[in-house]
Amino acid sequence: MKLKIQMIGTGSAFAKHYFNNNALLYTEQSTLLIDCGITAPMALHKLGKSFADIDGVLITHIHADHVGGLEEFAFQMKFIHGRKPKLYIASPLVQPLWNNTLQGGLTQEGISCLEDVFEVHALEPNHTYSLAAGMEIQLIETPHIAGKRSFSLLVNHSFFYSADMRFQPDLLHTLIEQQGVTLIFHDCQLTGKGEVHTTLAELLTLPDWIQRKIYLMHYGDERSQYEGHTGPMPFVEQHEIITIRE
Ligand SMILES: O=c1ccn([C@@H]2O[C@H](COP(=O)(O)O)[C@@H](O)[C@H]2O)c(=O)[nH]1
Ligand SMILES: [Zn+2]
Ligand SMILES: [Zn+2]
Repeated sequence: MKLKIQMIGTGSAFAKHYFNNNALLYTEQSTLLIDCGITAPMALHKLGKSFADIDGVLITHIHADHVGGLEEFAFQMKFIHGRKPKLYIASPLVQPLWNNTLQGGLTQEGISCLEDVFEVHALEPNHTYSLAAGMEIQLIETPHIAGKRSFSLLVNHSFFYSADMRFQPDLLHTLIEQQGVTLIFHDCQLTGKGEVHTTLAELLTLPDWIQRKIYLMHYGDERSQYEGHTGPMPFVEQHEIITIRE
């Protein structure tokens, strides 16, 4: 079963040249949106797509560049397209997503909880779930910001999507050497210290054979200054479709 990924945006939280770091994961029969940030509705529009093309959304953590488009997604699906999309989210984030983020905008007659607009699937970390034929996903809790729970993704036991993660070299070694990961999409902070994200400088300390498996995402507007300075790690381009499995 074929599996492909297309970033609808590759930018950092404050990037203005790039949309938020959100992705579409495609099998032949299903389309999963990975995170739905503030810019997701416009990013999909620029791709000629609408929320109606999406079967479900998976949320990695609660920051606006990852969940800020969910209100529009929910309203469009309920009132324009007339169906509930699947919402996959780590079980500890279900209540915070409603209570702290979506409740204010979505609450009205007929909508009083997440389940009124989404088919909610609470995922336990470290368990592998089949979200569609040919699409198996495991959430791995990884450090991002103190007090902010965040989850990376292991897809089909071979593709690692860091989401927003501080540098975890031991995890990267384990994923590749013991779990058979062959491709990594990694967030990459180009300037400053890696207090919240992994920096380019940190990724460049990895052995060359690991760097060769990494594509860079979640980067800032200063990207052009770093062309040719990322070792063997290419920047993922917005809208580029990359095959994970033929
Ligand atoms: O402790 C913190 C918290 C937040 N920031 C900044 O906010 C953004 C959050 O968005 P991400 O999606 O996690 O990027 C982050 O980039 C920081 O710029 C922070 O610096 N420290
Ligand atoms: Zn982010
Ligand atoms: Zn974040």
